[in-house]
Amino acid sequence: MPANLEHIQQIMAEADTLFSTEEVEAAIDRVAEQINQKLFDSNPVVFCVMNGGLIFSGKLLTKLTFPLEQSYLHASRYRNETSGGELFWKAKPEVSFMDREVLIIDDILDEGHTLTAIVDFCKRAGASKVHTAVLMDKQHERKARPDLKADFVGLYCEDRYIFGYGMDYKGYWRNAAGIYAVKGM
Ligand SMILES: O=P(O)(O)OC[C@H]1O[C@H](OP(=O)(O)OP(=O)(O)O)[C@H](O)[C@@H]1O
Ligand SMILES: Nc1nc2[nH]cnc2c(=O)[nH]1
Repeated sequence: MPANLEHIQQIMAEADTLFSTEEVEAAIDRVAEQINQKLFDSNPVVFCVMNGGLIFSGKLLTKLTFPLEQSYLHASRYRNETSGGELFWKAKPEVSFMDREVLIIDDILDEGHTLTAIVDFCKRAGASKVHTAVLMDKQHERKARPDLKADFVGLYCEDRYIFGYGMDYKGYWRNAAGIYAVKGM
């Protein structure tokens, strides 16, 4: 086995489980219920933020019971690293935002620079309202703004580097069916 994959296997073997599959699925159900109540008559465009938002978006979308359009965008400031840098657009949205309500779905609100930049972009592009949903909100004092919050939050986690349910460790383990924290990080 290549040395890199041994390291990736070791990360999983030594990781701490923060939330089980059942706990994450229950959180997704709760978020879906809240979104169904709030956005049922808003005809929104729902954007998955790739790559991390893929699994949360996919699971959440099947539980939304009202008409919506779905698309994706790809902005990253981590690029498979474990600490963030400048925001880099890999794919800008193709759907028109003009006078539309928008729901942005991402995996994690950490410092919040990514979500803030995406929300600003949507507003500048003419969205009438921008809603945000994240699976995880990481608890610490380093938010891009002190009052920064997503409108819909699945679970709150401690200030550690986490992976699973779309979130990666060096590009791996987005497929892990639970939320895990890297040992020592
Ligand atoms: O709140 P922040 O500190 O800005 O971090 C959160 C962002 O970081 C991750 O994306 P990443 O740039 O790693 O890209 P990925 O989705 O392809 O993993 C995650 O998916 C969020 O979009
Ligand atoms: N996978 C992953 N991506 C992140 N982006 C910002 N914080 C995190 C984190 O804890 N895990």
